[in-house]
Amino acid sequence: MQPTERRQKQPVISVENMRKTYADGSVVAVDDVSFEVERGSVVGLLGPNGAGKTSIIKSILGVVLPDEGDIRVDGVNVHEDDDVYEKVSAVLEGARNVYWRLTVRENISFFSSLQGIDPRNHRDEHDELMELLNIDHKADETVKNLSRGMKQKTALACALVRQTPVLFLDEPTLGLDVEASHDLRQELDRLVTQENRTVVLSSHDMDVMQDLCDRVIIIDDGEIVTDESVSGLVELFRTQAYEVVVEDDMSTTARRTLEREFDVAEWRERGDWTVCEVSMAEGDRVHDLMRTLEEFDLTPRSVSVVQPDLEDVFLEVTGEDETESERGSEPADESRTVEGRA
Ligand SMILES: Nc1ncnc2c1ncn2[C@@H]1O[C@H](COP(=O)(O)OP(=O)(O)OP(=O)(O)O)[C@@H](O)[C@H]1O
Repeated sequence: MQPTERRQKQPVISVENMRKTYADGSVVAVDDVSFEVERGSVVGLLGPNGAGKTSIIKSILGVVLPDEGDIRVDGVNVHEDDDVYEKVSAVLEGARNVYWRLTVRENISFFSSLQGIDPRNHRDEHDELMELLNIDHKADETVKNLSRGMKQKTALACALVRQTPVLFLDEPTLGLDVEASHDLRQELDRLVTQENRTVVLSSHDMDVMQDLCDRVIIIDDGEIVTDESVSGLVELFRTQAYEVVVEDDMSTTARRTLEREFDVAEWRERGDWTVCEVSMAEGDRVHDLMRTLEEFDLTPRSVSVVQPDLEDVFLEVTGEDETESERGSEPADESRTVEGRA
């Protein structure tokens, strides 16, 4: 089932006028942010480094206290009611939410027992979960001895076993191989469509975001700059970009004329061909483009529409290169505390 086909229901998360500052108010991390997340949906939080995503997620998890605002999960005020722990589970980047000195199975049993469940009665389900994530052969291994991907899978298993209505996942596919990443996506889709659970994702992997999310909230500089369905976003930013391939090398005069008369986004060489990417709001300007090429005796080999994807939208909205952003955020520092991340 496509994310857009999922049923939209009443909000399970509600954030109203949230503001979060640090350093005695001199750093405004989140500025008057409001949004709701419908039950049974997958919502992505996207933004460049330092945009405020972690501050928002940590506030919803009840880990940090915002300066202002009202945050509710499943009707519970996260800063006034301890029950929030039963409402939300989170997978933290770097598997910081599991106990590295316990084995995989011990971790799963522990997190399952937090829900008031006797893990001894659910051994089969735990086995199935480990099988699903392909960590069953490591069930009795201490987490600290596992590879990064295996640690990540253990963290996921511990979050999934808690069966909370809301699941936060920070970079859930980081360190997973292609097959495990595919299985995880399927499992998340099942949780949402069949169990009506709600997933909030934060990831720099645009494919994962586009594939899984019903809706994406893009944060920049502590504010929401876009809050739209993925399909709506891509449609909204359909810039009518055309890729024109010309067989010959183009003269400087021809290039300059095109650049003057059209919005040329990019020039590329492809073998002996010149590829020009042009953005235009009105499709009928394509004829003007053809005429200009004719004036320079240039015959286009092909003209095709470039379909925008979520990454294009992100770049357009924030002016950021998310892949650069990702490189900049790589912590490589296992010592950061849970409080230091969402
Ligand atoms: N404990 C803190 N003390 C001071 N400033 C902080 C603290 N935590 C975050 N900030 C600042 O608040 C702003 C938002 O940070 P936040 O971690 O929420 O952003 P982010 O979008 O999650 O970034 P990233 O993608 O890099 O994790 C940044 O300017 C950051 O430097």
